[in-house]
Amino acid sequence: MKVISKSILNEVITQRPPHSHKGNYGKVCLIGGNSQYGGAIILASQAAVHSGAGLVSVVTASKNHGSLHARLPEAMVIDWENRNKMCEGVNGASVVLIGPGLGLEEESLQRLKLVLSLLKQSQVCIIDGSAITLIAQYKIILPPGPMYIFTPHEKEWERLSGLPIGKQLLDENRRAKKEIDGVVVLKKHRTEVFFDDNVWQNPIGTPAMATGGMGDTLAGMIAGFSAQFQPIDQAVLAAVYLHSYIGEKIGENHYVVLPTKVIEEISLVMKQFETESKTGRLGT
Ligand SMILES: NC(=O)C1=CN([C@@H]2O[C@H](COP(=O)(O)OP(=O)(O)OC[C@H]3O[C@@H](n4cnc5c(N)ncnc54)[C@H](O)[C@@H]3O)[C@@H](O)[C@H]2O)[C@@H](O)CC1
Ligand SMILES: Nc1ncnc2c1ncn2[C@@H]1O[C@H](COP(=O)(O)OP(=O)(O)O)[C@@H](O)[C@H]1O
Ligand SMILES: [Mg+2]
Repeated sequence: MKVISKSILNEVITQRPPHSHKGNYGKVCLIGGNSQYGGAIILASQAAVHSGAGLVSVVTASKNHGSLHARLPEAMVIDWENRNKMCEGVNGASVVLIGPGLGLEEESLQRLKLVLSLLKQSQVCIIDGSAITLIAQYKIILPPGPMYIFTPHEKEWERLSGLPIGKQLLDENRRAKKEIDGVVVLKKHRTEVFFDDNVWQNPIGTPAMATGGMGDTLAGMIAGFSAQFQPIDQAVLAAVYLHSYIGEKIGENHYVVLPTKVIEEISLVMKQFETESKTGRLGT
């Protein structure tokens, strides 16, 4: 297993070319936040915006629209009862994130199925929280084409892989990952990222980060990074590392690290690692 090092941040976070615009930094569509878990999708959306996604749309329960706009006026909001608008939001995105606070109701399942049916080969789809649990529970087969990134914690990985938490050893996890078409970010004290050919361990992070909403924040950061930076594998590793790096820094003088505090620091810390662009590449 390889270990992620700090240099991943310099490698991935490059200066923005002067003649660029929001369309060059990706369109992220986030789907989640039922009436119980509005906070989850707000945190994920904030994390995506603060990590630099060019345009962010949020498909969520109408109940969350006021609070989302109050916290994050940068985001566009779509009512998930409006099927046409929801389809437009997903179709127009380069990166789709589904799951934070999606819930496990029948409507949640139908929304997940609809989103999966709309995905295109060019899109990256991050699958987090309730979406992982639903896929495991209903044995949903993902349509081939898009690049999938799963972000389970150990309990969600147990549901998805069938491996009880005590049996989640490296070789067993590797075998289970082979059954899955996509990257697996297995979140825990020392998060492991499984690609087709190799596994990376995140060597940092602190139990002060064990607070509800911390994974929603990571999912939003992975979305923001995947929207802007290539190759996607590197972007995922950088997002995972940065999330814990910021958490550790805050944890040096806080007993508990709040997700909202991590979000506040993202852009500031990205600036510290920004390097000159080697390729001058621009997305569309
Ligand atoms: N503010 C909000 O609205 C929040 C909403 N959330 C949403 O709530 C839904 C349910 O997710 P939950 O994760 O709470 O519930 P789950 O039922 O999926 O899993 C939570 C349980 O898993 C166990 N567990 C074992 N190993 C773990 C590990 N390494 N990391 C985390 N948990 C571990 C814990 O005991 C925990 O009680 C998701 O859609 C999620 O996005 C949560 O993110 C919490 C915050
Ligand atoms: N003890 C710990 N050490 C390091 N990181 C932790 C620790 N506990 C939790 N985290 C991190 O916090 C996040 C928790 O994710 P998750 O359980 O999905 O949160 P939520 O769903 O509440 O947003 C993961 O990124 C995980 O690595
Ligand atoms: Mg979670």
